[in-house]
Amino acid sequence: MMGRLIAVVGPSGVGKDTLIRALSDARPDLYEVRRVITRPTDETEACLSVTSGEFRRLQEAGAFALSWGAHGLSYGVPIEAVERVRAGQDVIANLSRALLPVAIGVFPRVLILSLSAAPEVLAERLGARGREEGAEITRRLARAVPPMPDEAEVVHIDNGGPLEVSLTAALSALSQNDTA
Ligand SMILES: Nc1ncnc2c1ncn2[C@@H]1O[C@H](COP(=O)(O)OP(=O)(O)OP(=O)(O)O)[C@@H](O)[C@H]1O
Ligand SMILES: O=P(O)(O)OC[C@H]1O[C@H](OP(=O)(O)O)[C@H](O)[C@@H]1O
Repeated sequence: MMGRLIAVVGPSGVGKDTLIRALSDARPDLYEVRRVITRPTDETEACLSVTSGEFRRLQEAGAFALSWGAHGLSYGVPIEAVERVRAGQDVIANLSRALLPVAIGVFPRVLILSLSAAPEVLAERLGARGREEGAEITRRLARAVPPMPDEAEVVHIDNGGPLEVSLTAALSALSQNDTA
């Protein structure tokens, strides 16, 4: 059977990377996508950091299943992710909400985990994380939210509380949708 793209989406600071890490620990069978990003490496995400020129060359060479721009950065999901899904593996990735309609066209099966938390919780988490400064945090919080596409299964998870609660909800969503 086909695997699935588990697309983890939601506003900046909601905890997408944190939940992905917890899910990967709980489900070692999941393949965690290593995104290619034009941002210097930092400890918040195990991405592959590249220059804008390198990103363009990879894109032109067809290295990405998905690529998009946000927050002045370029992001790519390596083509390997589609190959794994076709081979039957579930792969999990942090995606832009704006990209979901494209992702549904590229991947044969998509399950969306849509995370939310109150604006003041997001602001506090982004401040505490310390990766961006104040003006960039304000820009991230003001980002417009496109509606969820109708064509894929969407599971809403409130990550405003303890991570363990969200992890339990996400694990349950993953196993419930497994045979859909
Ligand atoms: N349930 C939670 N409770 C408390 N803190 C959390 C929770 N989930 C995530 N955090 C913290 O919030 C901060 C933001 O989390 P994370 O980097 O995973 O968010 P993100 O959605 O991937 O953000 P971005 O889109 O900006 O990359 C981190 O410092 C993380 O430790
Ligand atoms: O607001 P939307 O379009 O949903 O998300 C845009 C981008 O924001 C986050 O970027 P980062 O991980 O903070 O660099 C997401 O990973 C996504 O790539």
